[in-house]
Amino acid sequence: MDVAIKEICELQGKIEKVIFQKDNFMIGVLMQETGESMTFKGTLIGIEKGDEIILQGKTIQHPKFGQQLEVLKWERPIPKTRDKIIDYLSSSFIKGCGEKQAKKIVDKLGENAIQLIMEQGESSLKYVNGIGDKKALTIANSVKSTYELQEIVADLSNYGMEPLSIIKYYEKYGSDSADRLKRNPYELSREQLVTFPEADNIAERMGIPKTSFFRIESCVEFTLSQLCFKHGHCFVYEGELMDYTLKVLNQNTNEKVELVDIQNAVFNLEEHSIIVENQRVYPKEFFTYEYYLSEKVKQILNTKKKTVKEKKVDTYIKEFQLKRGITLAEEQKKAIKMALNENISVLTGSAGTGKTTVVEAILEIYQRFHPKHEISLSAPTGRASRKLEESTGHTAKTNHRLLGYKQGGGFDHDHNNKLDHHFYIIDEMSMVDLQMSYSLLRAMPRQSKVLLIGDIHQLPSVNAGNVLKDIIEANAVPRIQLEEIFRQAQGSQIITNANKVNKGQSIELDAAKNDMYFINKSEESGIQDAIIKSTQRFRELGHDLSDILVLTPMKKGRIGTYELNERLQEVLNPPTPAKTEALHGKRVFRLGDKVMQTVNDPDKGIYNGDIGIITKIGKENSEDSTRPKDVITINFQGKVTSHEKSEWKQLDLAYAITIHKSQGGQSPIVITPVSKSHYTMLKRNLIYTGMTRAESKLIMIGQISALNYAIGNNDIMFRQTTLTERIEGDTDMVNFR
Ligand SMILES: Nc1ncnc2c1ncn2[C@@H]1O[C@H](COP(=O)(O)OP(=O)(O)OP(=O)(O)O)[C@@H](O)[C@H]1O
Repeated sequence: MDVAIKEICELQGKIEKVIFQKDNFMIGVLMQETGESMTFKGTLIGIEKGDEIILQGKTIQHPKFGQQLEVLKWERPIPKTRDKIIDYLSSSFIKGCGEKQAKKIVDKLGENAIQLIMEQGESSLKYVNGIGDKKALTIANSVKSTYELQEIVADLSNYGMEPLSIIKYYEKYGSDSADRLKRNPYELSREQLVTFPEADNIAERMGIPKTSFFRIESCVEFTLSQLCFKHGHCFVYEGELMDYTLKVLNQNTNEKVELVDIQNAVFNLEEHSIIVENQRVYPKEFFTYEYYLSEKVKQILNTKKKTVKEKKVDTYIKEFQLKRGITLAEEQKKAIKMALNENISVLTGSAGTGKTTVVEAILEIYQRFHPKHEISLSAPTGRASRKLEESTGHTAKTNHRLLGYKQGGGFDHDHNNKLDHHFYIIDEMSMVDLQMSYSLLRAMPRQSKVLLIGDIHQLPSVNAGNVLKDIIEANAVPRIQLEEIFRQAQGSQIITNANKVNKGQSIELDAAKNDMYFINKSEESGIQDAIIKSTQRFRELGHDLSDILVLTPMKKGRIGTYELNERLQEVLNPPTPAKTEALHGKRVFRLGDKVMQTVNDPDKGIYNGDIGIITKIGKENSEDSTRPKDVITINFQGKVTSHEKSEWKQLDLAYAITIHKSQGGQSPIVITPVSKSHYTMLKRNLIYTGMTRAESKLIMIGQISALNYAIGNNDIMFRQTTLTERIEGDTDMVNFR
């Protein structure tokens, strides 16, 4: 849209209204000190309605909305009047200071309070009543960093650096940030705050030559992490890495980099951020994870075994069978004995082969041998751990919670602060990546007993590594694969067909049974309509919203999660005057919506992939602010949590979710498209994973030819890892705790 640029100007005033806000982009109205108001738009960080601010920018004439200020720079003026100082000190910007304390500070320091705090730090607050040393330090640091950061952002944004990346960098490097980034802007890429091409653009504006060794080193690191991320690899072969890096560096430039420059960069980076071993190049952290994980597995294997009496186990197994009214298969009994006798072992098997039943027996029998021992049950997702807890009756946690996930990264439990259980049972191991496996194993005491459970036919972990498969392939680790399928004995077509898919066979449907259907539709629009109709039909039949889940391989497109969620929200939870709504960007969250949490939030006790229903949208008072805040309240299967505006970006509508996200959970009714338009995703393990999420009804909609293509496509991307050979190799106990 054409807009006429008028002139650059500076305006000072108070944010009167926020019209639109997404991430750090804001459209709002500034009430100037002159009494005139002006609409503005731009990137403003940590600014809220009511804040005092100076805006610098271009006034433009928008054809529809009239005169506006396009913000180029913003600055928070140092407040000088008593009321403004109190407002500022008690705003959410300053940590540790409420309104009462803010008043006391102004009473003591007067109208120069902010200046004094900036100049003298925490000592300026020494004699303020009720503010101890610790609080004084928190307040002083908060005040200082607001203004220091403001200057650094203004300085560095001249080179095209985004304020948000500067802020994150500043959080780590503090006052040195500007100097460091002016010397080497590629640090932003090393810290993963921007991509290499973005850092390259910034460097170009700063006049840094294309042959700079900062650039070459940064590109080696970026290429390595990109290749590992894309394929789930733990390493890349040296030759491939160099060729790829050379291509990226010499794209669109006449200043050519030579192969020898890259060889030098690899040499310089070695031991710092990468490890080279037998012409394989690892990001340093991946090498570390593989190395320590394999050493820990060997250490546990080499610890003296504490076996149990076979006769007693047989008696206990008989008692378990009697109680459950089932006869365990021989392989199930072997699995029980393996887990009881071996220090570390693996139990695998496809859907419905009785893995959970074996876990129940193990729990019961182990407790009879060791009544005082602590057993830990865990799984990668909230949903998987809840399912495990429900079926075993034993407390189960997410792996993150077991380790004590700290907001901002890291765990409470590690090799210095070990966990204190005797037996660790970890389910859904196919989803657990290399880093998490390392963190779990390292936090276990040396004498631990470990049982890893999973189905290798499911999708592998999202992040690098193929730990379950690698451990199974290491001959040293005892393992049992359950083959007999029990769930089909109960007449389920879903499990029978899922296991057919797994073996590369076509599905067979019996019209007399009503748990699985395939609806033929050739076009995406027809598939979308059929998904909506099926969902509505289940609702009309009285099924709860939380019992129905649409699973799709992709996010984009007509039958991707974005569009399906919009349409499903429209028909399943349409707007009414009684339903409150919250707007986040273009997305509407409505009372009654089904939503998913997309990041781990251990403080709230909810995890990436947890699904809940919005039970309230409205304003709530909060401890750290004098103004009521907009809050969405969600019921995650009994756990009720409040989400402030800044946390809404962590929420997605969850009428439809991707098959990847659905792993580790199940739903009574699953509806899933199978379409040729998802060609790149049509793989056997994806279809199998989606099908096995359905507990009692599975509706597949699309082309049977697409389904058969997927069944025939067992071309699973090979992940380059060296965990198996490390476990099988000699133990290297040097430097290992
Ligand atoms: N030996 C057995 N005899 C009869 N029924 C069994 C036997 N073992 C398991 N089952 C039953 O088979 C069904 C599937 O078992 P279970 O849930 O233990 O399998 P699973 O491998 O954990 O499945 P999934 O991976 O799909 O959750 C359950 O209803 C269980 O009670």
